[in-house]
Amino acid sequence: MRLNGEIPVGRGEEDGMDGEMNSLNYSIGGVGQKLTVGYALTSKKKRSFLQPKFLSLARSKGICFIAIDLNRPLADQGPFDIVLHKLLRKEWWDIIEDYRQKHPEVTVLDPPNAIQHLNNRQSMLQDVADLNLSDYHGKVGVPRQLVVKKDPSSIPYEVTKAGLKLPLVAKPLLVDGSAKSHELFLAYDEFSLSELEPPLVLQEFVNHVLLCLIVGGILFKIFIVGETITVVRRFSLPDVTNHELAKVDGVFRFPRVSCAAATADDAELDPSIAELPPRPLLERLVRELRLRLGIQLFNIDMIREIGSRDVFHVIDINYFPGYGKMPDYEHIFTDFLLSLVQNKYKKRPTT
Ligand SMILES: Nc1ncnc2c1ncn2[C@@H]1O[C@H](COP(=O)(O)OP(=O)(O)OP(=O)(O)O)[C@@H](O)[C@H]1O
Ligand SMILES: O=P(O)(O)O[C@H]1[C@H](O)[C@H](O)[C@H](OP(=O)(O)O)[C@@H](OP(=O)(O)O)[C@@H]1O
Ligand SMILES: [Mg+2]
Ligand SMILES: [Mg+2]
Repeated sequence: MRLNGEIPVGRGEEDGMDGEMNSLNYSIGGVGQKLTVGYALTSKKKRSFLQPKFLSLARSKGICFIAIDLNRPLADQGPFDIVLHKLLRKEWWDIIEDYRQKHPEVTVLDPPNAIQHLNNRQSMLQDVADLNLSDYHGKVGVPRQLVVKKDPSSIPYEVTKAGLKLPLVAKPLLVDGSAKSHELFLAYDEFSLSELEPPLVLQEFVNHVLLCLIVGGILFKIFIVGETITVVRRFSLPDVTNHELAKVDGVFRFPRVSCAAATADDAELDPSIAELPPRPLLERLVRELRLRLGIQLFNIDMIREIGSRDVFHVIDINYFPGYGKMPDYEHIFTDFLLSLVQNKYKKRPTT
């Protein structure tokens, strides 16, 4: 688990991808092999992930990155050892699934059906809920939530029927890497929620600040790259007090909290707030989720319940998150990519 400084990168538009070729061929460990990674990423993701320092380290280790040309059949490109992908285009899912089935020798990171599980905020947290991780160096659960597919006028009734406690966080049901899917609202009363546009998930807000701090609570972002776990601290929203709840009505759009600029790793924090979730708990959670989700590249947003030391809630899981801001991502990622092929060679029977 590392807690280093953050690497600043810019944000850009969220369109598709360009078709540039970026082929850099080198040898792995001087044994004459090269590892070819095809990538199909949004322009935004390319900018944040394929940073010069990363590309140069990868090149020195014999890893070459080739941009997949979406205007040509995938099977005619490569050959690839690994395909990395995160795109907004709907047509891509069929293309990559078909390719994966016809080319089992290629490691596709990650399988499209597994990613789709995380692209829906209803199914996203289901595995954490099913895991029922209590009494294992702490407890991990998920906030109670309700899905509203259509008809916003039924929201007040549904909220009351489900017994959800206010305030509620309203989140778009589908997450597709677009800015809109990150547009969140905090609702102080159930009636104002009818103003929002379904499909939505209404999630109970979990108070997670120990003292009444002006800056807000702390959120743990747990980055997973294969077997490697890296945790960073980010600032989150302040708690909602009962007084505020009684006084305020309406829905309010969230600012983009807990982004990389909101790093709390260097802040002077009360140790009871700053203390990371227990390592054995994280290892167990991540191991189980990797197995159940069938995914190697994701992150988990976790908060500590107010007044507790070891009760945690997972509020969000993201596929192929902003690794460019993860400390030491260059080494972690290159080592991971190399380990994938090394494991593949190890598994091959010797003749
Ligand atoms: N149930 C909750 N209780 C308390 N705070 C919450 C809750 N849900 C979200 N938040 C706060 O809102 C922020 C954004 O929520 P969330 O992570 O679900 O959105 P997102 O758009 O999926 O974010 P990301 O950029 O990580 O994908 C969180 O980092 C946290 O600070
Ligand atoms: O500031 P962070 O790294 O937490 O924000 C992430 C965000 O959580 C999403 O994972 C973004 O990915 P998309 O969903 O594909 O937009 C990341 O975007 P990126 O382009 O920077 O990788 C954010 O950084
Ligand atoms: Mg999040
Ligand atoms: Mg998210």
